[in-house]
Amino acid sequence: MSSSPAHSRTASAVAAVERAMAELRRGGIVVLRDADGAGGLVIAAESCGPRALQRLQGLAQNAPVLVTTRRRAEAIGMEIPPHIAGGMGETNKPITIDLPEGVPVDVILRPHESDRTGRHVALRHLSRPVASHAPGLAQSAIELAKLARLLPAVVLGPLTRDTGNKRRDWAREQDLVYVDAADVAGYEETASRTLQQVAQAHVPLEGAENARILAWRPSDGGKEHLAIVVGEIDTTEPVLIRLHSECFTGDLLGSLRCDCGVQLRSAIAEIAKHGSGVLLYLAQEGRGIGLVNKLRAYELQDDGFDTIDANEQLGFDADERIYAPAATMLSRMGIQRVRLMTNNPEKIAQLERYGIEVAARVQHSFPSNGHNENYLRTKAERAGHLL
Ligand SMILES: Nc1nc2c(ncn2[C@@H]2O[C@H](COP(=O)(O)OP(=O)(O)OP(=O)(O)O)[C@@H](O)[C@H]2O)c(=O)[nH]1
Ligand SMILES: [Zn+2]
Repeated sequence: MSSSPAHSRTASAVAAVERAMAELRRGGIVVLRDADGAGGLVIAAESCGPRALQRLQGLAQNAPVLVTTRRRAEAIGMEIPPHIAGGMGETNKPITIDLPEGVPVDVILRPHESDRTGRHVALRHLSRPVASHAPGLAQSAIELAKLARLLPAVVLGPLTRDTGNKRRDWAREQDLVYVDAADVAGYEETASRTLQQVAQAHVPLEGAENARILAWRPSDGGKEHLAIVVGEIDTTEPVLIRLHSECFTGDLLGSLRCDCGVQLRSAIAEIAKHGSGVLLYLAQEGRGIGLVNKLRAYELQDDGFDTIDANEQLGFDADERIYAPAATMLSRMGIQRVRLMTNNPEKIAQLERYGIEVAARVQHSFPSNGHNENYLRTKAERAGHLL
């Protein structure tokens, strides 16, 4: 299977993005190239040290800029001129900002620190949003940072246009990781298309002793997801399903800030009571922003922001989750029609978009535990949850 050209091309695209994510996380430089041949050198703002920045400045052919999302730029008090503000539907487009001299980039976009120490104020006075010469590249750099579960803020050093594969060869000579913007854009869906079941074990659970855990992994070794299958699945009927997004704090520690722990255990109990069904345990911690960023969002919530505004203050969308992996796993298990336990209309819409029929929605809400009233209220009032 892995010898077919189409399959190996897909796998290598995913692998290239994985390498680029790792490089950004360790504070290294990534060479990014878009479909028009525009190139750029990228460092993640939050992991950018002076040495990498200096090297980027030496290699870039134009002055480096900071790129963040519009929401982050606004959160740090930037005023965005109308000609670069973007129209409707571009509420969180990338914004390019002058790289100010003498301000350390590694701290400049760390929200909680800078909010408290006034570093934003420095940035606001020293810098301003400018029109981007390569908006596709800026967009792609932000996507890459998000995939790496880093804050959506990068330093981008523009390279001149090139033709063909020259840029890739140059990156290799410089010992830099290279990635195509098209591979970044297609990463989530490509990775989900290559998901394969790699393990299956009988794991008796409290209240659901006839449970099996199936592990799924993309062909290049990317993000793994789990399917917890209870009982014998009858695919001639809509199957009772729960899509559960990983929540370390709620699932494992029993955190009362959210409702994940009770939702997880009750879903398994409900499925067991029904006789059969599947809980997909999806590796999309913190509504897809990662555990570290979720903890940063909690810090902002302690300062008075709600769960949606906190995400947006950090520069993310309110919810960054993609349910393509969920749809793939269901299809591979032969499940095309489901009864979905959820209050979240977006889960229904996305599953249907990816070809799974949602025959019914099953309410899956629980009373507040005394700590999560605001969280539940925000989900109902602002995230459109059917609570
Ligand atoms: N960013 C962020 N993520 C959170 C917060 N609280 C919980 N989460 C994450 O939200 C996800 C839980 O969502 P789910 O319960 O799967 O889904 P939902 O959108 O509430 O929809 P339901 O199916 O109705 O439960 C997990 O990934 C949690 O880690 C928060 O304050 N900020
Ligand atoms: Zn949670």
